[in-house]
Amino acid sequence: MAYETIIVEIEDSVALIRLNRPEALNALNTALITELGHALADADRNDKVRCVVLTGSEKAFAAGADIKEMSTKTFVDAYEEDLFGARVDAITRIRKPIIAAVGGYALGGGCELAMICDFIIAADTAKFGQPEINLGVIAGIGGTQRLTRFVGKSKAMDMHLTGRFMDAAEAERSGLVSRVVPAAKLIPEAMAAARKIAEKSQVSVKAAKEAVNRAYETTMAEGILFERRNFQALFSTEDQKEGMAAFLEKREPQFRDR
Ligand SMILES: CC(C)=CC(=O)SCCNC(=O)CCNC(=O)[C@H](O)C(C)(C)COP(=O)(O)OP(=O)(O)OC[C@H]1O[C@@H](n2cnc3c(N)ncnc32)[C@H](O)[C@@H]1OP(=O)(O)O
Repeated sequence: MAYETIIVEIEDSVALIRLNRPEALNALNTALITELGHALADADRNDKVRCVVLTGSEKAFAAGADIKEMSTKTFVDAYEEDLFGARVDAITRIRKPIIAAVGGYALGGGCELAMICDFIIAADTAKFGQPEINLGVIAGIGGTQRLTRFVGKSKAMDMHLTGRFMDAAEAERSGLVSRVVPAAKLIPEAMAAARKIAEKSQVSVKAAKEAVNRAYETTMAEGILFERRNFQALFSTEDQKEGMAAFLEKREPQFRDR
């Protein structure tokens, strides 16, 4: 499918999706959010895709929701169109892993979009922030909830109340990103991580994603039970037999996603 605000390339079982509104630092307008939703849903359905990398430009992953588009909306407009509701919720239901490769600004909705992904690899140029407070609003794509779970209450409050930016080193120290790499290596590193995930049994990849996400939604006891049942269920797969046999026979596993 041809898109206007994103570019999709599929290589080695990985879909690389680039946000592509350079004139507005990839600000998330309706067209971009809609097209991103379609592209992710397509990737989720496409048997040739086993992992997704989502990225922006060198200057900006995304500088937030589109302020121009939002500026004249009333409460009724926002409510009636369910601003950043269903379209964003659909992204959280993608079952294949999504890695955010963040270079430059990831602000407001941009930071929130990165946090919706399964993990974040940051360039050393990355700057994260929730500056909505400067616009007389607050985060609206889950930032108050997700950032707090990533970095704890004190730092999340600091970010949301002062609107200050966090650099890549602070983001790594705080647990917001999984690793920081030189800007020139951002896409190669993210693609290598994605290819590594693509080699695994997709049944266990999906089960792992679901179980880790469950940690955010439930009690420890329920989460442990969810993990245990899914761990036990994976013994019904051919890939469990193959993975363990390959280890014992000192060879690489040949997973068939069965
Ligand atoms: C999700 C919810 C509920 C809310 C949000 O996300 S609200 C948005 C939060 N984000 C921000 O407040 C950041 C806004 N942008 C900036 O502060 C700056 O653009 C910057 C610090 C990221 C970069 O500054 P710089 O001087 O390098 O570049 P600009 O000249 O300011 O930007 C270039 C070009 O992009 C347009 N732009 C940037 N961000 C947005 C945005 N969020 N929405 C719409 N347009 C944006 C900016 O207006 C400029 O366009 P023009 O050349 O046409 O002026």
